[in-house]
Amino acid sequence: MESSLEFSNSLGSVSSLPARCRTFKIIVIGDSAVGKTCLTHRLCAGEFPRRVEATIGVDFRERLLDVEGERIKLQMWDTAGQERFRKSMVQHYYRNVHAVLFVYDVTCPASFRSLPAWVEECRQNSLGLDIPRFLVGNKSDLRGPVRAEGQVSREQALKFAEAHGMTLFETSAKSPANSGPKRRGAGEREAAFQQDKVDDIITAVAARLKRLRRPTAVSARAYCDSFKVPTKKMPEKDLWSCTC
Ligand SMILES: Nc1nc2c(ncn2[C@@H]2O[C@H](COP(=O)(O)OP(=O)(O)OP(=O)(O)O)[C@@H](O)[C@H]2O)c(=O)[nH]1
Repeated sequence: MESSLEFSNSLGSVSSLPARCRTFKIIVIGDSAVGKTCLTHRLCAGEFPRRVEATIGVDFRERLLDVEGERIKLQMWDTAGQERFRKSMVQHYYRNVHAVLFVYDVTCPASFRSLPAWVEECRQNSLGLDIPRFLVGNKSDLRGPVRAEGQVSREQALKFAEAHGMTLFETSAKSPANSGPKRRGAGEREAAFQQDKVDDIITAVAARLKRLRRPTAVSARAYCDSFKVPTKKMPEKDLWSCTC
């Protein structure tokens, strides 16, 4: 008899998939308030959450995709950026990782300067350099000529990405799906930046993971059995904000 697995995450109840569906675990890391929760929500649920609170510990969301005829499941682990909410969890979420999304805020250079520390944390938790890494500069909707100073330029980010073998995306978890630069009217704020679509990230991650030959028969039950995922949130007022 085929067993049915159900567990809860921040998007509610998720039913199990047949065993042949490969599941990939992707961790999303970066400073607090760079938009990891909003981004994972947007990547998995297709929308910007109306209300967000600082993540405590770790939360996860999932997205099912068909990639060239294969059904794969991306399980995105949204980790807390604040040290006090993550330290006891670190070793758990670095287990069985298939890809990493490093997130910074393009309007917050401090969050970009923290990236080496996140890379180092990966190293300390034995994440091999063969694990695909993606660099995501979020909040590109806030980028503009007026505030060009004190922002992280695409050139800086590209340099970092190249040095660390990462694929770079600059995007906005907030801007609507169809708000690419080409669709902006003359009266609207002109895009002074190159913005990648949020879905481009999912497509790139999925395509890269699909090519992995390693068997990845990791089920959600395996994660839940070894580690109870806390979904508690803290009030929005306690969110850290960028101090740059
Ligand atoms: N303008 C804009 N705001 C965003 C974007 N993404 C997130 N935000 C805002 O940034 C704030 C922090 O977002 P979160 O997703 O909670 O950040 P986080 O990195 O998960 O924070 P921690 O849980 O503390 O690690 C919230 O007020 C969001 O509404 C974006 O693309 N554009």
